[in-house]
Amino acid sequence: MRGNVIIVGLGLIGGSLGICLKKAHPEAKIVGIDTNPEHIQLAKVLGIIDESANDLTESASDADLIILSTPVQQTEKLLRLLTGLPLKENVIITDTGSTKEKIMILAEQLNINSFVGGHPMAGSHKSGVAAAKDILFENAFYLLTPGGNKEKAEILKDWLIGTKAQFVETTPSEHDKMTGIISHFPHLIASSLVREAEKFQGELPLLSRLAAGGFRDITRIASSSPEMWRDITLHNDRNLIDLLEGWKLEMEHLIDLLRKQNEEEVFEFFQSAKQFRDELPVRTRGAIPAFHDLYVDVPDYPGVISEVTGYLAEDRISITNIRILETREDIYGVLVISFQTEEDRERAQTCLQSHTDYDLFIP
Ligand SMILES: NC(=O)C1=CN([C@@H]2O[C@H](COP(=O)(O)OP(=O)(O)OC[C@H]3O[C@@H](n4cnc5c(N)ncnc54)[C@H](O)[C@@H]3O)[C@@H](O)[C@H]2O)C=CC1
Ligand SMILES: O=C(O)C(=O)Cc1ccc(O)cc1
Repeated sequence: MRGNVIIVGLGLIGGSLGICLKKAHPEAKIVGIDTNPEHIQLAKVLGIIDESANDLTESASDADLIILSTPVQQTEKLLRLLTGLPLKENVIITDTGSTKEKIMILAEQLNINSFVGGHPMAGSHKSGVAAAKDILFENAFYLLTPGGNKEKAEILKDWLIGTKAQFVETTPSEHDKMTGIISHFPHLIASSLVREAEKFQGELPLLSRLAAGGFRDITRIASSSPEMWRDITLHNDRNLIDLLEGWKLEMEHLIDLLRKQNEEEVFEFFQSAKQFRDELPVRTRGAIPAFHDLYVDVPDYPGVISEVTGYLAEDRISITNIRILETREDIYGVLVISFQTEEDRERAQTCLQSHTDYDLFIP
């Protein structure tokens, strides 16, 4: 497609969308806006934007597509700004915010009838344009709240074809309920777990070193942008308060079970959680990205890591992360190698099977 695209907010999401747009529509002009000049500079250096503009007032009138990819309370300010500006008749305005109810209500109040709400359900705890990548949204759900703008939603999907995401339409209220449960609430809990651990750091100096394994994994999302999560939780306050109230009851029930040493029900607590989790679909991306990990049971000798990574490099298989599981006390270690895609993990498995006799596991 041809046309002028403005991306406001050149961060992880705005930057990644910019790359996808350029790949699918090389003839489109991408103009970037960001309050931080360093972010604009980096987006230019990385070739994500063609030009920059100081603000929407100066640039919006030429735009065919405007993407607001800022923290959600900033997005509200930008919507207010847009109402006063001259715009093309067929312009499409969309956002990428993690909440939809307040944004959709505001767009309606402001009479912005070219607005199609959007939320790509993929991302990371990393922020900023430096972390942007074209495959971020591949196979991920991309939720749309078009309201009455069905036709504009179809054109928006064409613009966003390069994301290779799976578009799903929903209502703002259902959106905020669902993302509250599977994304926003887990973020609150992850940050709360970290804050709890921090309280004991003084009296237990070994704690942070012990926390390097599983604890680090389940609290990864607590390293996300505090500004972004402040805005999300303040927007989705009602759903989150309900969820936290329910959680309080669940925790009180758990305290009761432990006090009573109720073996059967404590087992049931873990059993039902395991069953639901094990039944969740894998291999598709969601708010919690799938990690394509391969466990390699390697002998503990010098050079074993470079041997394994060397085989992968020979076959040109990219890895995204590598670490050693330190939970075992015997002389062996387990190397955990993460890959960007399922295909890469399968190729790595075949590659290592042909070069070594190390045991390989897929978790
Ligand atoms: N990080 C993630 O994993 C995901 C984030 N989202 C949503 O997408 C939006 C953007 O998130 P990220 O890209 O992760 O954030 P980010 O922090 O990486 O980038 C945000 C960018 O917006 C700029 N900015 C802030 N206020 C601005 C304003 N008023 N005008 C112009 N630029 C402004 C910042 O300088 C920054 O460069 C948020 O609404 C977030 O809720 C949606 C899906 C996933
Ligand atoms: O890093 C993670 O696991 C995330 O949860 C990423 C994320 C953050 C915000 C969203 O609205 C959607 C996805």
